[in-house]
Amino acid sequence: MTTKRIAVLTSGGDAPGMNACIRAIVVASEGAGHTVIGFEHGFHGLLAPNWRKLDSKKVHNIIQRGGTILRSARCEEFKQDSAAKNAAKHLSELAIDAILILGGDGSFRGAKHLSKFWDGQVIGLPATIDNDIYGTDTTIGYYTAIQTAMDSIDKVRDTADAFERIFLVEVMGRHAGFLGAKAAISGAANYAILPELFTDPDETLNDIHQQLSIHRKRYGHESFIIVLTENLWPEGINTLAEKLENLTGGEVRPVILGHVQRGGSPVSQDRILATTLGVEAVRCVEQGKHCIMVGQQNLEPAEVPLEQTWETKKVFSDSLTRTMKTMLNERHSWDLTK
Ligand SMILES: Nc1ncnc2c1ncn2[C@@H]1O[C@H](COP(=O)(O)OP(=O)(O)O)[C@@H](O)[C@H]1O
Ligand SMILES: O=P(O)(O)OC[C@H]1O[C@](O)(COP(=O)(O)O)[C@@H](O)[C@@H]1O
Repeated sequence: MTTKRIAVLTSGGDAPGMNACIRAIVVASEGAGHTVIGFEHGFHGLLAPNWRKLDSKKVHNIIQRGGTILRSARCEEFKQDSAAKNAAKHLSELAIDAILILGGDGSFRGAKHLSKFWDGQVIGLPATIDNDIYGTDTTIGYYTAIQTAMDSIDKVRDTADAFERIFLVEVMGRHAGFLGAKAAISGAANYAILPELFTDPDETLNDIHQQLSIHRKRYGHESFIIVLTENLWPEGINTLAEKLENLTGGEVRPVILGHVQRGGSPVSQDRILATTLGVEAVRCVEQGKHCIMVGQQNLEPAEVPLEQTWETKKVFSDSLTRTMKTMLNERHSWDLTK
């Protein structure tokens, strides 16, 4: 087997497990005699260029660390042809055979853009807390973010119970509700306002009010927790809190979890996913694969054409929708007064 020069970079929102993936790429490559070069600060690193050689000593003891040792960035400039051409020139000068790009769908668009001007192999690895990438069941970082959001909901519940308040907990996800759904299920929230289930603000308010009334009749005047995906409520979480206070006559407190959800040591599922995908990506390089994402479907590695990852919208599975409705949003339709 001919040995290759493999580049790696992390782009877009950092995700817990990116380091575990970099480690796996380096270890798998080194074992097969390949050379690994890490570019820093996402696509900016290809433009500068800003790179360093990686070997197993440099990725020792990083599996447990959040963030990314290669740093990450959003690089608006990379959308221009001139930038991608410049990156291609640098990759050719460094005699790179393949580049592995860890990031979300935006980074994959960047990867595809690069492939128009460079004839090396371009491979994406899904890493985002949002889990909004088509073609992979989960993404690196998703499980850790769920865990963080769930832990936060557990903590919020203590005050919510003590003060008999309604709490609104805003989670990340950009425009997708995967993180919100799993945080709400695992945190046993009472209601979830997610893009995939959202119809209209008035209908949602009435729905919450109805459910709250039934909940209080059954359990007394206790806590009620609502999970909300960011960027969804038309005038933001504070307006929603005010509207709910007016409607229910009770105290409502908004909590925005924010970037806390992106940090922290990756949980085991993210470390294992990241390690598996890193090894698989190196195998794909050896097989000459090009313009694909290496993801996971039904617990097996899956290769998906890069464009498909953003052209096809990832949707809730039927079972996730059923679970959300049954356990949270449609409980008011039961006769809980008996
Ligand atoms: N259409 C595009 N063409 C070229 N590069 C892109 C394109 N879309 C996104 N990128 C690059 O990918 C980076 C990360 O994308 P972004 O959507 O911010 O995060 P993520 O990859 O996590 O979804 C952008 O800052 C930009 O450098
Ligand atoms: O850190 P920034 O640039 O404010 O971006 C926030 C966004 O990044 C995320 O945390 C992660 O999104 P990406 O992985 O797609 O970059 C989103 O959930 C959130 O909307």
